[in-house]
Amino acid sequence: MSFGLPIRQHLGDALDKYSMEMSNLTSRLTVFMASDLGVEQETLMGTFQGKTQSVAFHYYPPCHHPDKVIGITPHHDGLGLTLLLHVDDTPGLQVRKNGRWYPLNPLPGAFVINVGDILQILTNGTYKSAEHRVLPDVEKGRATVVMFQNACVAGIVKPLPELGEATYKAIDHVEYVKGNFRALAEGTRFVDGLKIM
Ligand SMILES: O=C(O)CCC(=O)C(=O)O
Ligand SMILES: [Fe+2]
Repeated sequence: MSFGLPIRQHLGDALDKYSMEMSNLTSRLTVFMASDLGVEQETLMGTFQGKTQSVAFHYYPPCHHPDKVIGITPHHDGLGLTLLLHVDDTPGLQVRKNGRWYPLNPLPGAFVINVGDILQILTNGTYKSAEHRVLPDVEKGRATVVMFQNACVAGIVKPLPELGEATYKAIDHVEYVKGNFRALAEGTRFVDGLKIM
């Protein structure tokens, strides 16, 4: 693809349609999550509805020295939910659990759904945002399309009151996003500073 024109003009309607489908998928997922958490569907759905989305198109070229490079450094996603589509069957995504890295191999037609730090806060820590990274493949390139769904309660990032005594401080959404980017650049986690001890 040539990048002479803004990407918006290349993708046009396809991007609008994809964005709408990802919002619909998010709403459908929140129905299951609300039932699991024991909160009203509308309450959780409302935290995502009408909020911003951002999309990333990643390409990781093949690399013959995988021990010397990293595709994406270990991080937690900072927003609400992440919907990740594998464009090919090249592996590379890994998730950390109990100090060990586990591969998340692509399944045809399946999305990888990641809980972001905001959803961790909204659910008062019931759902945990998982640390993940990408390692390059020796033989094949790898492409992914990643949609980040934002969420908040009336402009505030805070635990849903239905979920008991808050274990995170409330913060204005704009301040959250700024602080989260700053922390990411510094290699720290903004959400840790919001935890009520
Ligand atoms: O491309 C991937 O598999 C992961 C991308 C990712 O973690 C991100 O964009 O936050
Ligand atoms: Fe990520």
